[in-house]
Amino acid sequence: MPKLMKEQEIAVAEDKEVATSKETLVEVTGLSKKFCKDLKTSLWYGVKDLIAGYSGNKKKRELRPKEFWAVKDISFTLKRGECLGLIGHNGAGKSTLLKILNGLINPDEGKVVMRGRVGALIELGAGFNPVLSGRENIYNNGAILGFTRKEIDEKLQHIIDFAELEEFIDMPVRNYSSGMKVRLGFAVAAQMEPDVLIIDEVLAVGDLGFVLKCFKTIDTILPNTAIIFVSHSMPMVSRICNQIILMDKGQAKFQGEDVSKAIDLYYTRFASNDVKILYTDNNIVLDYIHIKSHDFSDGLFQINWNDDIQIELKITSKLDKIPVPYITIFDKEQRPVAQLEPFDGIFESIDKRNLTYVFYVKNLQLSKGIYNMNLIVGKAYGKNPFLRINDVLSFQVKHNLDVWPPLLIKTKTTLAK
Ligand SMILES: Nc1ncnc2c1ncn2[C@@H]1O[C@H](COP(=O)(O)OP(=O)(O)OP(=O)(O)O)[C@@H](O)[C@H]1O
Repeated sequence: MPKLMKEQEIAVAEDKEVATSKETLVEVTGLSKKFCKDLKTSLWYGVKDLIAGYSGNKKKRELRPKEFWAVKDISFTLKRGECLGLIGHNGAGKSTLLKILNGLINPDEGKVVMRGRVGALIELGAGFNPVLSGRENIYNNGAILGFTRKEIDEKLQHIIDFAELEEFIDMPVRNYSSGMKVRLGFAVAAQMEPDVLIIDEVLAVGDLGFVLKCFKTIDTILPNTAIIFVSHSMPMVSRICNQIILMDKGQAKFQGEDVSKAIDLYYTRFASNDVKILYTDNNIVLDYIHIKSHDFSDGLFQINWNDDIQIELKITSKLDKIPVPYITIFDKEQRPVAQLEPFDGIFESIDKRNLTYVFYVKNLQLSKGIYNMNLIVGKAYGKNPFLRINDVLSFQVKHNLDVWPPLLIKTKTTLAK
């Protein structure tokens, strides 16, 4: 929800002389915040700090037992027209950082300077008064952002239309669904012409139609706004961010403009060797599966982009007929990106108990990244599976280009005369 920053450490430059297109709107220096893992100890430290504060002892403290840095030494600057992505695993410190930026909590160390009007969509419902209606909340938030009643009157219908909440705008916000709260929150934050817009993962709650609409709006306002965007959706991050911080245990594990590299690093942690047998009727046992003639390291087969590969799998079968194996390749977002169709040959003279299959794939043009395979062995695809295994094999495709779309296709291109 929209909110202005506090003074002192979080200083707001109230003058709205932000007309030039590339001025710095956010300056964050050495920001750190510690928390305590246990409430009792936290309260006790709080009392001690208060007393120490009164007696003038405000020296910098190291971590005490049970304390940890939720955010540690984060610095960045953001100009108008730039979008910073904050990514990292659960508990990495992203929301804490956003809350400091939005003035909801004070940092233990460091400084934040924000220039201009700050719109934020942080926690679901935060910034809204639950007993007031949607309409009243729009006026409240507008006033906090420094708009006059007349100015808000002019924006009101836009906000209601954008949020698609016409019917419910006079209902108390506490009765809104999560999606409705996000709609209202985003509509207020984005339609109030913010100079800085802070968006947390909450967008994930909106339905697809609304999320697409939000992205259109982000595209429209980005040239005049500095955006800080937290998300677990790497396609969304790669779509809008031109700067990135990968957070890990409160620290910046990677920071810069190389968004794809940060996403790669983020995904590396998910490389899974956790083979899951989902179903077996005990007629078939998988003896092994591997990619022939390719290195295996860090739990992954290593493949260069455009390589020819051969996936070999061996099964022991009690069946009279030769079963058919199918392989589906998934990317790290668990989207299926390829289906390997098997043979349709006739195999009369082989040993039906011990079967070795080889899938030949020519010029694998999946883009750089980590992939998993699921295996189904059945009579025919999707019918009567004898065996289903997820994450049966993982591999990494290497390429020196940082490309996000699933396929990096080498094409023959000509120029027409
Ligand atoms: N008020 C608090 N008191 C104590 N610990 C807290 C508090 N708020 C957050 N934490 C802790 O700080 C760490 C960082 O939390 P934070 O919510 O910032 O992570 P995150 O990166 O946003 O995670 P997620 O992706 O799950 O939203 C976590 O270990 C969390 O338990």
